[in-house]
Amino acid sequence: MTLSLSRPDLLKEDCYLAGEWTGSEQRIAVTNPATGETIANVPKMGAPETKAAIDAAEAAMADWSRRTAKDRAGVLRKWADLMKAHRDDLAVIMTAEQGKPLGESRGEIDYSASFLEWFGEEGKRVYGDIIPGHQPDKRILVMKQPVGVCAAITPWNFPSAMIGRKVGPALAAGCGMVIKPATATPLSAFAMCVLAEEAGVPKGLLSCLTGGASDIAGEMTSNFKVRKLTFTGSTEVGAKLMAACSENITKVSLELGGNAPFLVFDDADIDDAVEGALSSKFRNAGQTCVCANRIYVQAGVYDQFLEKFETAVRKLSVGNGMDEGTDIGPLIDRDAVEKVKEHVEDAVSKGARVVVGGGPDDHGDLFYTPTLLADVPVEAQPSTEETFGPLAPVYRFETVEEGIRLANDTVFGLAAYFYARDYARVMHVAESLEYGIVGHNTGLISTEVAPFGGVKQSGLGREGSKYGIDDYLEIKYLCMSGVEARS
Ligand SMILES: NC(=O)C1=CN([C@@H]2O[C@H](COP(=O)(O)OP(=O)(O)OC[C@H]3O[C@@H](n4cnc5c(N)ncnc54)[C@H](OP(=O)(O)O)[C@@H]3O)[C@@H](O)[C@H]2O)C=CC1
Ligand SMILES: O=C(O)CCCC(=O)O
Repeated sequence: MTLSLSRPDLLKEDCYLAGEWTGSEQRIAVTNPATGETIANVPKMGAPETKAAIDAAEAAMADWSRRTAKDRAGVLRKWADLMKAHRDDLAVIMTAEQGKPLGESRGEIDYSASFLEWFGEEGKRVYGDIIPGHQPDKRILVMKQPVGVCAAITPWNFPSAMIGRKVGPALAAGCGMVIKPATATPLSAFAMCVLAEEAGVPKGLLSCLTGGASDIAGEMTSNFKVRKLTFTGSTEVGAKLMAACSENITKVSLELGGNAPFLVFDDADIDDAVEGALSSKFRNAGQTCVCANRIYVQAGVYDQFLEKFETAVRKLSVGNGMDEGTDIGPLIDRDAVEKVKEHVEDAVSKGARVVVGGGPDDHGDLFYTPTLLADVPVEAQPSTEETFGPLAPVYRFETVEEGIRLANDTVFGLAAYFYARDYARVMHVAESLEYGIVGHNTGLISTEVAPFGGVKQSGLGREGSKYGIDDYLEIKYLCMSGVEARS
């Protein structure tokens, strides 16, 4: 399959290893989920190449970490600018391998670039402290230093932004990084590396390797030179990586599964709530960890919300993400389609009513019709498990306390949303939700300026914002003795 690109060299089929584009005999096909066509064949690398990349990152860090923060920020800014300048090509590559509509891909490129720019600037504000000494001749100086070589394992649902969000703070802090992108979507990652090189990221500081997940991750977690692992993906894999990192006490940041509740209270503006539910639920065909997974509507506005939401869901257009006007592209693979089917069947078998959709879509094997289920019972599967697809299950609840209890009744705690206008209720609900991210009267909460991350089994650490660089820094204190008393 040929993609129409102004810069065809952005489509790479080799890995970026220690500053060189490197292939391998064994290859893995990358396919377009909308059509099944092969777009590229990428290398199958493993532990030896990962080790080489880690060594190169360590070597390159020696100089990079000594450069001024302003200097590093200049490189990150140039990289961000290049991404924006090549937004259209990068978006075509992303839609081809991931399936999301082109408009969403363009938005993701800007989102990804925003982390490079933001963290370049944050790097300039990595301040220390001077603490009054505990004895008259002592002073305590606190300094922050790069944590060391970092490793990143990223998912297929945001092939570029999850890299920007991790590599931005790592490089800004003075670290080097080795990335393993999802096997389904490595081409966006490679394209970012082409532009990183052009922006002046030194050879070796950054590598990006495709291949066997456990081989690459095995080296990342067992190599003592790696001092930090950052992962976005399923809770199951995150737990395994955390266990593996315990060997070397390697620091971990984990951004894992969610099961976001979306609450609509009696005092909500229903038109706003419908708009919010639509954008939160159906972004990337429902394949984000912050997508509304369970929609709870209070009895007094239930019928009104459902009627308006039905009208909105019916208008969603399914198709190839490359086509203008597409709202919902394909799902990533067969398993993803099966999971949506299973959740729909389970809910319906327990008494839910199909209002819109309810089955596969005829655009192709990996398409599923946007589906709205009403009167979903709490025993249904989406109550406890992330669907990761275009299924909107609507539940009814009676009291505010019941709504909060249902929302918190999960092992996950990434994002939650609620619509209400009463001031006292707003604060009460916001404070009661056990989530790292809460959207009030909005279904869109993603921005580089806010701390993104979850509680409970949704993960550890925060990405983005002024807090996001902390995970890439170590704190050291210097205890100075023999300081003369002031005269
Ligand atoms: N928090 C989030 O943003 C995401 C959540 N999910 C959730 O996870 C479910 C499953 O999606 P899936 O793609 O399988 O997610 P995974 O957690 O399997 O994949 C995420 C990343 O982890 C890698 N990986 C997979 N297995 C291992 C392993 N044993 N050791 C180290 N790395 C590994 C993958 O590599 P490779 O691609 O080579 O397998 C990929 O780079 C989704 O339905 C969704 O519920 C999924 C993606 C993102
Ligand atoms: O884990 C995800 O699904 C990616 C985060 C999306 C976002 O930042 O909005």
